[in-house]
Amino acid sequence: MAWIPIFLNVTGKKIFVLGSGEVARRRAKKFIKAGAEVILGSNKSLRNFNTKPLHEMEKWIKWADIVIVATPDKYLNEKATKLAKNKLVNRADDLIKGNIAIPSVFSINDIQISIFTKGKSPLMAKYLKEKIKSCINEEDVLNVELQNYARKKIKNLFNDHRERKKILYKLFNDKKIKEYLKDGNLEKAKNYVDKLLQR
Ligand SMILES: C[C@@]1(CC(=O)O)C2=NC(=C\c3[nH]c(c(CCC(=O)O)c3CC(=O)O)Cc3[nH]c(c(CC(=O)O)c3CCC(=O)O)/C=C3\N/C(=C\2)[C@@H](CCC(=O)O)[C@]3(C)CC(=O)O)/[C@H]1CCC(=O)O
Ligand SMILES: NC(=O)c1ccc[n+]([C@@H]2O[C@H](COP(=O)([O-])OP(=O)(O)OC[C@H]3O[C@@H](n4cnc5c(N)ncnc54)[C@H](O)[C@@H]3O)[C@@H](O)[C@H]2O)c1
Repeated sequence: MAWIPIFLNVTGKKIFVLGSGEVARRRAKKFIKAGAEVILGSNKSLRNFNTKPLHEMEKWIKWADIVIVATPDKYLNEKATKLAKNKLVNRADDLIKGNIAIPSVFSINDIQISIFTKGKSPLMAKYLKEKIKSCINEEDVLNVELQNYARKKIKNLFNDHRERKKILYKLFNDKKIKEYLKDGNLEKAKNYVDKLLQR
């Protein structure tokens, strides 16, 4: 399997996006929102984006940690990919010519889910996103919070990670906790965990 999913912290990372069309702007917004420093390469200057003219492309590709190639111009896209050498490159026009893919994503609180079809069908990735969304309920979201709470607590109480794992599975399978979370009562579940851990 050539592609593996990775969650990348892009805070402060430098991103060069080649293009100024719909896809380039969509990509740029995604990275800006996540805290990256984004420069768009285009002869059109766009409001709300930091754009640089194309004759400076080489300089900005050198500057970047990640290069996103998103114009319909195959020749230009190839040129940018060559200049990027061994950098991380996303090709919006031809997946396999790059080495990172932008998947379809959704988040519910801190649960992030990405769907990728290896370039076969972005439409299906978008559709499956909605289908998977409907499988995750409030109880799951609260259980993430509860597990986080319990993990932090037991980190100080038990040195052995196998022991910690056992406890977390026990809490996950506990009937009472399930009931509390089903009722949306995270605080009660937390208090119950406190009591169990005191024993
Ligand atoms: C997930 C999402 C993220 C995003 O873009 O933000 C995304 N495409 C989305 C939508 C979408 N894209 C396209 C359609 C029209 C219907 C269709 O073609 O299916 C729709 C649907 C719509 O717009 O409604 C057309 C299209 N897309 C690519 C090509 C080039 C090619 O295939 O050659 C063409 C043909 C252009 C043409 O015909 O010329 C390529 C890629 N698009 C990818 C991601 C990567 C593969 C992901 C995967 O394999 O799962 C990859 C490889 C590039 C990459 O990694 O950057 C986003 C959904 C956002 C959401 O979830 O809401
Ligand atoms: N990844 C995806 O989700 C996805 C979706 C649709 C299309 N695509 C692909 O991404 C590419 C861009 O699609 P789009 O919808 O953003 O296109 P678009 O038509 O919206 O935008 C094209 C933009 O690219 C710029 N451009 C065109 N030729 C250029 C050149 N020679 N030099 C510099 N800039 C140039 C133009 O300024 C124009 O604004 C296409 O190859 C398309 O097949 C990808």
